[in-house]
Amino acid sequence: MSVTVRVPAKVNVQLAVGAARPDGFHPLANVFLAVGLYDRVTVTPAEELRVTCSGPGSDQVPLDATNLAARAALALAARYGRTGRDAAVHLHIDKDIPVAGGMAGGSADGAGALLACDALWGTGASREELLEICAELGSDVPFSLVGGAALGVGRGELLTPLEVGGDFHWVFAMASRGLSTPAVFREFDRLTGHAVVPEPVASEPLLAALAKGDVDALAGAVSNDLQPAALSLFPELARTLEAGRAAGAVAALVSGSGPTTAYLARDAASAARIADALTASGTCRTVRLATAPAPGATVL
Ligand SMILES: C[C@@](CO)(OP(=O)(O)O)[C@H](O)COP(=O)(O)OP(=O)(O)OC[C@H]1O[C@@H](n2ccc(N)nc2=O)[C@H](O)[C@@H]1O
Ligand SMILES: Nc1ncnc2c1ncn2[C@@H]1O[C@H](COP(=O)(O)OP(=O)(O)O)[C@@H](O)[C@H]1O
Repeated sequence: MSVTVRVPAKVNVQLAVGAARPDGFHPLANVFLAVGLYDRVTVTPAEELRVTCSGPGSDQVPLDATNLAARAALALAARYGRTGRDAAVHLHIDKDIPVAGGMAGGSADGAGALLACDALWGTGASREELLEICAELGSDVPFSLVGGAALGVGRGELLTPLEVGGDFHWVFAMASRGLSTPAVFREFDRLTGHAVVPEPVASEPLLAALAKGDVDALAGAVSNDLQPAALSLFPELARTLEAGRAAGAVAALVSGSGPTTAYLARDAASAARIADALTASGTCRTVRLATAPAPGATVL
C-alpha cells in the first residue's frame, strides 16, 4: 500500500522583512500565494527509511536524513511513538518545483511527506498538530500544507488564510543556478546595515487586490524586501526581469529569496507571450506557466 500527496509551489506577493531577531530569524509579513506547479511525494512501507527523488534538479536534492521529507516522517513517527519498522518508509519525491528557487520546493516535500505518512499510519493527528510539526520543520512548511493564499507573520509560520477573488496568471523564469536562503537574508542584513528597519506589516491595498481578484491592483501592490539582496548576489536577474516587463508583464519580481523570477500577466494569452519572450531572451534556464491560487497538500 502507498499514499501519494501533491503539494504546490508558492510565490510571495508581498515579503516585508524586519530586522533580525536575537534567534537570527527575521520577522516577516509574508503574503503567500500557492501556484499550480507541484511536487508529488509517495510514501510506501519499507525495511528502513529511504528517500529517492526524480525530476528536474533532483541531483541537487539531499537523500539523507536532512531531506525535509525524511525529517517530516521522523517527526511524525516520534510524536506517535512509532519506532523501528513501524516508522520505516520509502519516500519518493517526484520534483517539478525548481530546486533552491525561492518557490518552497523543499518545504512542499516536507508538508507532503507529513500528510502522506499521516494517511498511511492513520495517526488521526489534528490539523493543528500537523501545522505545529510543519512549523518545526521550517518557516515556509505550514503554508505548503494549507495552500491558497495566506499571510504569514512571526518568521512566516503563523498563518491567517486570505480570500482570493479570482485566478491570476503567472510566468516563472528559472535561473541557471540556485541561491541559498540564509545567504540572501545575510545579504539583506548587510545592505540594511545600521539603518532602522521598519516593522513588517501586510499591505492593505495588496490584500484588497487579492480579495477582489484584481490583477492591475495586485500588480501595483506586489513587493519583495529580499529582492535587492537577491539582485546583489545574482545581478544577471535584472536582465531577466527587464525582458519580462518588456514582454508585457504587469509586475515582475524575484520569488521569495530567489533566484526564480515571477511575472504577473493580465490573462492567459499575455502569459504565453511573456513566456515565449523570456525563453527567446536567453536570460534564464527554463520558463513555466502556472495559475494561482492552487490548493494545498492533497492526498491523491
Ligand atoms: C524566504 C522565504 C519566503 O517565503 O522562502 P524562500 O524564498 O527561501 O522559499 C522564507 O522566509 C524562507 O523559509 P524557509 O526556507 O522555510 O526557511 P527556514 O528553513 O525556516 O530558515 C532557513 C534560514 O533562512 C533564514 N530565515 C528564514 C525565515 C525567516 N523568517 N528569517 C530568516 O532569517 C535564516 O537564516 C534560516 O536559518
Ligand atoms: N525535499 C528536500 N528536503 C531537504 N532539502 C531539500 C529538499 N529539496 C531541496 N532541498 C535543499 O534545500 C535547499 C533549498 O531548496 P528549496 O526548498 O527547493 O528552495 P527554496 O528554499 O529556495 O524555496 C537546497 O539547497 C536543496 O538542495
